[in-house]
Amino acid sequence: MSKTLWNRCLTRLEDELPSQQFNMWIRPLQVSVSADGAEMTLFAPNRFVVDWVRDKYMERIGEVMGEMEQGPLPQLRLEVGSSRVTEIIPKRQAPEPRPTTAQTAETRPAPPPAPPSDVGLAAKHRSNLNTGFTFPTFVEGKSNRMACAAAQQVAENPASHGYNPLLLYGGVGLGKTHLMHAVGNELLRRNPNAKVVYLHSERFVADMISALRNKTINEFKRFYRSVDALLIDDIQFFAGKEQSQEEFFHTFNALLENGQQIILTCDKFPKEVDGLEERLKSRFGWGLSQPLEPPELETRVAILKKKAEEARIELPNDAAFFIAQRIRSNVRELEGALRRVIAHVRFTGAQIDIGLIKEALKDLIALQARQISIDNIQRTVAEYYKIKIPDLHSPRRTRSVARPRQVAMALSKELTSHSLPEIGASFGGRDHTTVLHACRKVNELRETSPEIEEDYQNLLRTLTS
Ligand SMILES: Nc1ncnc2c1ncn2[C@@H]1O[C@H](COP(=O)(O)OP(=O)(O)OP(=O)(O)O)[C@@H](O)[C@H]1O
Repeated sequence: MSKTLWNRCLTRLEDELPSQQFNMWIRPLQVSVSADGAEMTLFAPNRFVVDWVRDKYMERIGEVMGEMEQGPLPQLRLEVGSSRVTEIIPKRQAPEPRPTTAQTAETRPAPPPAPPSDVGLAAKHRSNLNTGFTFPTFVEGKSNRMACAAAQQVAENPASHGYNPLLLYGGVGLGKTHLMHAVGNELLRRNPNAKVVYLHSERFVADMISALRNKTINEFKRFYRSVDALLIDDIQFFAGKEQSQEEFFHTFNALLENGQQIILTCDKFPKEVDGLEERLKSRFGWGLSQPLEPPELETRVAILKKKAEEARIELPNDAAFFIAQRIRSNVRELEGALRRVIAHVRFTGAQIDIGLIKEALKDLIALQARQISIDNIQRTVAEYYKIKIPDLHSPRRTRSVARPRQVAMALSKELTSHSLPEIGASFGGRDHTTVLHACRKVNELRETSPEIEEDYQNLLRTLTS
């Protein structure tokens, strides 16, 4: 009886919650009910999910149960583990019916393959994971927390319902490949015999073409369908390559049907990739899609500190902040900047300080300074808030201009190397304490008001991309 109650509760939660949230946190819960029906335990795959569900959803789950059940409610518990009676939660209204094995020979589970003889490329790529890309070396922050949690879930419970495929998407150099390898490495750590195959989508295409040419396409198919986890990077490169998409489509279906894990990365949300077939786009959405955003300042600092530690270099906090404030677009560039600083240290034998960093990164900093001026910030902010540039210089204190002015000052402090008095002077001759106050106020508001935080992030993105 209580299990039916849980199913009804799930249906309601699926209606209420954004599907990503439902798939990520609620769908994986398994239920077990005590013999007398007095106790219901929800099992989550790990501690992280327990904490998250307890914080964000437990109260609502209790309310929904109360609304659904007239009689006494079972005592609800939440813990890490797995119920012996696992509930398979039916996914409602899958975007397209999955093909059955009867529909096409392509989707039929392949017999265990002999090691491919001349599927040379594929064979060479077996488990070619970068062993440095692990969870411990990945720095978590607001911008990647959900993606990282999803990746951890997959590593702990591969091919579980709702997480297959796992799709990580976002701009260049934000850690998609790193996270994907981290899952692969963790799968292998837990099961050294697992067959984890990573490859770039262009490699898949090249392997397929060569298999067609060498008439080894059947081995090719068998090989890819025999893996425990298939990790394919940058699927946007499938765009416009119809035959590869066709082959990938069948591989994809076969793996999903057999309960093998698929992890994909893409430089944007796949629905936005031109030249990708609709049926593929729709299948990519069957599991869990998580975005990676550019890291915010604190995460950039933490990444720099971690990379410096890995290189056994002492990077003082002020130096890390100095770099992170200037290199904002992505982690790869951040790493590049740090590498230059480290090379400079090794070359000169000097200690790392702001002076050394300025010297090591002088062309990068000059480039930034040219691109982002206070004028540019004022123009962008005025346009964003639909006010006039002179309003930013004027003494007017009405909220509609005072807030954008404070935001523009804070951005000027963060993005340029102008001093507080210089910034004040550019905003109608204001005092440096006014600028300081504006920066503090904006920082405070970014913590408390999601709206201001969103405005700030939008402006940062416009100014730095
Ligand atoms: N959060 C992070 N913590 C530690 N290192 C990171 C993080 N994010 C990215 N990196 C590092 O930044 C570099 C670029 O990351 P990665 O190759 O995963 O980016 P990507 O999103 O796959 O980019 P692309 O689309 O260009 O392939 C890697 O060296 C990776 O280790």
